[in-house]
Amino acid sequence: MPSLSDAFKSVPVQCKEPDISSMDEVPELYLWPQENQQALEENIGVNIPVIDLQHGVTSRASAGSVIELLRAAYEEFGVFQIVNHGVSQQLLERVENQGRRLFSLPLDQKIKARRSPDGVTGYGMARICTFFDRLMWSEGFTSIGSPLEHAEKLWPDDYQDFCETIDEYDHAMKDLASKLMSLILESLGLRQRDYSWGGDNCAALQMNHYPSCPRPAQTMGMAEHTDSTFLTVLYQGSVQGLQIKRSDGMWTVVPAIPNAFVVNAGDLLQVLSNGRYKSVVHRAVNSIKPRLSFAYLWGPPLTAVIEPAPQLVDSKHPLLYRALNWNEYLVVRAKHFDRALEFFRNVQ
Ligand SMILES: O=C(O)CCC(=O)C(=O)O
Ligand SMILES: [Fe+2]
Repeated sequence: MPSLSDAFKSVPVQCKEPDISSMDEVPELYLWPQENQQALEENIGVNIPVIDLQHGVTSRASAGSVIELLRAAYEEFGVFQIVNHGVSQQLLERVENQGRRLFSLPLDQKIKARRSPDGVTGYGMARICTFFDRLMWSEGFTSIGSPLEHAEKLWPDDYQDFCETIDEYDHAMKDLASKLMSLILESLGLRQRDYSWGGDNCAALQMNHYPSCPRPAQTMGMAEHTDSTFLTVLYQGSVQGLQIKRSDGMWTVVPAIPNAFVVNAGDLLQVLSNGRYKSVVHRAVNSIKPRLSFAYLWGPPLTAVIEPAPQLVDSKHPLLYRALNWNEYLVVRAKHFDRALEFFRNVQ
């Protein structure tokens, strides 16, 4: 049975670890062309929906309105935010503190837990860095399940707090992601029982740090991309930075709401929904303030067959994709990045 870590073995990536936390000047390689920094004034009046999950998840009585809001949000934007999701503020604060603790270590220490070129977990620059000729003003740490293997290298005598917090968060995210998936399936008129896949769903936790940047308007925190998941549950704390690209090509800010999560539709949801919910193109920009974000990247068991739901295919909605599994999708994606879905287009 392949694991999430195996999917990237075929396309090794060597990104130079950034040493940007201590820089007062922005080196040339971190300066992005100006067309990337399109002004955002045009966004005013565009509101990414915020859904209150309190009743939606726990009581059938009010689920209808949550489902309708969710459907409208995914049809228009491919993203929504949730509040009253059941994850405690205290846990979010603990995760943020551990994130701060990790990224404030000296680079020499952080690279002891560096991601190997053919690996997924550990410390380093976002894997997508190889697809761009400029460097991103950010650093990251990825874990799949327990982060113990890396935490022991970061803090040989003091890794327990980190591991306990990340384990707890991982469990909370796992529960939340599967509840969200149930709501998404319902919003598409699909039955939950057809999508249990008889195995554990796979997921990774991606912690991102965007250090304070002296020239935020000329740099890029994380370049535009879609997530290769079913859905991504993102906590962006109190510093704004996430933007989504709308279907008209304009960038829109996703406001930082205290204790809210952003829920992105990913590439696999685009496949399963036969293109009805498009995976959202997004990026993160820098600011003078340091910023942390935590992306829980959630998908199916790696070898489960994912295909457009037959109920969503008819003469007006022809079959857009052939069947695939997450493992083969990740392999193609690691090589072809934003063109990966094209390789799975259904050809009549
Ligand atoms: O930091 C953010 O807001 C976005 C992070 C992200 O898109 C990712 O980790 O995939
Ligand atoms: Fe992302």
